[in-house]
Amino acid sequence: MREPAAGAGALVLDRVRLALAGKLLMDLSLAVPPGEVVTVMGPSGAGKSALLAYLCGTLPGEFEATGTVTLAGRRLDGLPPERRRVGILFQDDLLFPHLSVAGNLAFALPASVRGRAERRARVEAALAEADLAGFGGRDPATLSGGQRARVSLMRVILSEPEALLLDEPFSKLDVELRERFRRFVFEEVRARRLPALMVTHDPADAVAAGGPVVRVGQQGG
Ligand SMILES: Nc1ncnc2c1ncn2[C@@H]1O[C@H](COP(=O)(O)OP(=O)(O)OP(=O)(O)O)[C@@H](O)[C@H]1O
Repeated sequence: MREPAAGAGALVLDRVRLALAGKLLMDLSLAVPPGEVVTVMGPSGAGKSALLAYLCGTLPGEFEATGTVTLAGRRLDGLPPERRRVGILFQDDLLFPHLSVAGNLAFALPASVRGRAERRARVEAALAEADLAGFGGRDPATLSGGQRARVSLMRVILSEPEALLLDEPFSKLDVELRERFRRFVFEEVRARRLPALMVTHDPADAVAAGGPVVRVGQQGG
């Protein structure tokens, strides 16, 4: 495991209010310490994915949003997505089908990682960490679901995020794979001291995460 990112710090939401067509979806304040997972649960349509989009800076213009978000003391709201250093993992792995596994991973590396050798070394280290050493040249379509999931996590990690958002990343995996992938994700979160905010419908995800659960979508969120 690598050393924690130098900027490791809490993700703090202060009165984040999301509304759609004049209807308040949620009014949320919470703090996610580095290395911990806070789980957000609530009914379908409560605005959980919209919340993650707000944190990424990709909330569609149909929504109205206010409230401050800080990450390791840096104010995020107002910054363009590429300057936020927030990584997100979705239920679909979204690997590029036209790139090899290594190509998918290399794509995520920041431009500040210079030199072919260094970029290759980072990709190789990520493959090894995901128990996929030797798989770099493979077409993603030839990997199993669990392998693809691990590549998708390493792709996010290689982008050097300072916080991780999880939007039901386990929901499409069968029970055994889900447990294994969960362990992998939560170990990475702890080892890298990333604050993580997870949206899920599955109470077992919240139990496995071990952190607090925040409920939205009830009496105004
Ligand atoms: N681009 C958009 N434009 C307008 N409305 C949207 C848009 N995206 C989502 N919505 C609406 O915003 C509300 C919140 O959606 P969101 O996907 O955040 O809910 P959710 O809590 O994540 O639901 P689920 O648990 O089903 O994934 C829903 O009413 C949805 O229909």
